Amino acid sequence: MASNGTSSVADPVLLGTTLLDSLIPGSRIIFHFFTSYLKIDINGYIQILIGFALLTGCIQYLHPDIMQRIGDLIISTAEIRMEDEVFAYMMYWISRQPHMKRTSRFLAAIKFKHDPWDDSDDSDSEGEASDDECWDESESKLTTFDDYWAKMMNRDKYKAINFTPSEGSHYFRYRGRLIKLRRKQERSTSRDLGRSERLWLSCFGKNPEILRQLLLEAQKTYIERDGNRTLIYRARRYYERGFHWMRCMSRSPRPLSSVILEQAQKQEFVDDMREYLHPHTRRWYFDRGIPYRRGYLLHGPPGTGKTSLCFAAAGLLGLKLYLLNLKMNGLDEDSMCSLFGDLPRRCIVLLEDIDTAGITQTRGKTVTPRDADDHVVPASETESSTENVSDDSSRNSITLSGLLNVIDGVAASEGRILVMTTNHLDKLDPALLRPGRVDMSIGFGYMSENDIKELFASMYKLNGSDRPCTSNGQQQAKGEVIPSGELTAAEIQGYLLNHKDKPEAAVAGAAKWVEEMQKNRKN
Ligand SMILES: Nc1ncnc2c1ncn2[C@@H]1O[C@H](COP(=O)(O)OP(=O)(O)OP(=O)(O)O)[C@@H](O)[C@H]1O
Repeated sequence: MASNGTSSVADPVLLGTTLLDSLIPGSRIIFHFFTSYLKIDINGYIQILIGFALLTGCIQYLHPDIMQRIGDLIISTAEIRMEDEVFAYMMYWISRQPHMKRTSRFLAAIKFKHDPWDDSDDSDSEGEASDDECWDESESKLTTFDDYWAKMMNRDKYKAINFTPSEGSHYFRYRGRLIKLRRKQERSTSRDLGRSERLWLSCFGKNPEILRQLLLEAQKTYIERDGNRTLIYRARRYYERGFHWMRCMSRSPRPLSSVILEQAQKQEFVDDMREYLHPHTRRWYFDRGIPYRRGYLLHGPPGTGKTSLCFAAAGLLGLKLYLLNLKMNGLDEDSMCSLFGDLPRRCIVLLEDIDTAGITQTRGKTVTPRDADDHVVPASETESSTENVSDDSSRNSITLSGLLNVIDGVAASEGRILVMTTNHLDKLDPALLRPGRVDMSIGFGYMSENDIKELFASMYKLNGSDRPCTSNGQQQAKGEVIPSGELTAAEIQGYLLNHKDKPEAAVAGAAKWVEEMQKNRKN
């Protein structure tokens, strides 16, 4: 049949391609390309293609999620949310993969300490010399400070850059399998809530084993680089998904010996934690139906070593440290409950300066509701009874009753160690201090003569030099010049820092410094 040009609509081939083009946009051009340039006749397939397109269209119309279900049958996907630590594992792992160097679309951003996937020191960056490496005493030309400083300043000009896959889809091979990584930012309407992100990892096949292997490898890589460092987490508000724990830094463990406190007290504190963490103790608690928790209160003037002791204990026991600021904007009892519920089985939670959190006043007439077993009943179940809270906590969204609920509540994770610190023991409500909430209290005070000597010895031994910096006689002198029971460790440390390599000068100037301190105190 030859076309006479009178009625192109009547041409079944043209009709077919037009219809196909409306169902699958662009198909007409492809059809034209095949017939005109490649001289392949695909007229016979048009009806089949139209039928297929119509069928797919109908299925999608009748069951909009059917394509998703078909996709689920042949594709496995893992979803990873930013507020979860797995996000950090994945971002850290992917940013160190060779295929990241070949990807054409990536996000290049200055490395920030708060990047959850990379809180290592700047000097840990690939190919960069560490601060210590820049100071090489064996090389004669690097022995002066000016040389060292020039090198450091030059290095610091080039801020470390993190390369991570940009938003959208990326493909790479892992153990011979094709993996798709999709990254998407979720933008909040509120500025305060910050940004949030999600990742999806997909592979062909219903078996997601390869994704699990990849995620486990990412986790291993991430955890192994921490070594024995103390990991510190902080509560942070995430977009519209409330508060979550966010890893904020890792630090070399602080030696317990560097915290000046009566040896017996330090030992008792650490031994008590060890005893609590022992599996027998755990069983003992469970057998008797006692909630498996332990609480400590460290009290004393500012700068006497409360936080330092907590850090040292976390380092010694290899526990992660979770810091929670009770004055955080938007933090309420519910979010605290959920934060405590998200704690790992073994960790230390540090609530610092609880006296300043607006929960210091007594509960007045308020009676904390309890069940028959003397457990605090969650506030949600007792709204009417907690309405008349008479403390000044109305200024703060965390009330004393709320805090007690969280500490004892059913949601509070078993196995955690709670450490609270305060500068004003006298301001705390006795309810907060009762056994079960606070099982051991340690008082910190001003430095005694022996403490001063110990701090002095510790400072001049720990300053990176192995040579003994001073004689016993000088230590003796140091202990006697500074009056016992008047100054905090932080104050004395501050003074000694001004004479880091000169213990003799520190001793010589101590009397004058003490005099100034005493004068300042009187004013
Ligand atoms: N007992 C101590 N032994 C060794 N160093 C100490 C001691 N007390 C304080 N310091 C030093 O003083 C600084 C502040 O110490 P730290 O934060 O532990 O005090 P704090 O009691 O927790 O203070 P605050 O009540 O203000 O939180 C740190 O640099 C720490 O090294």
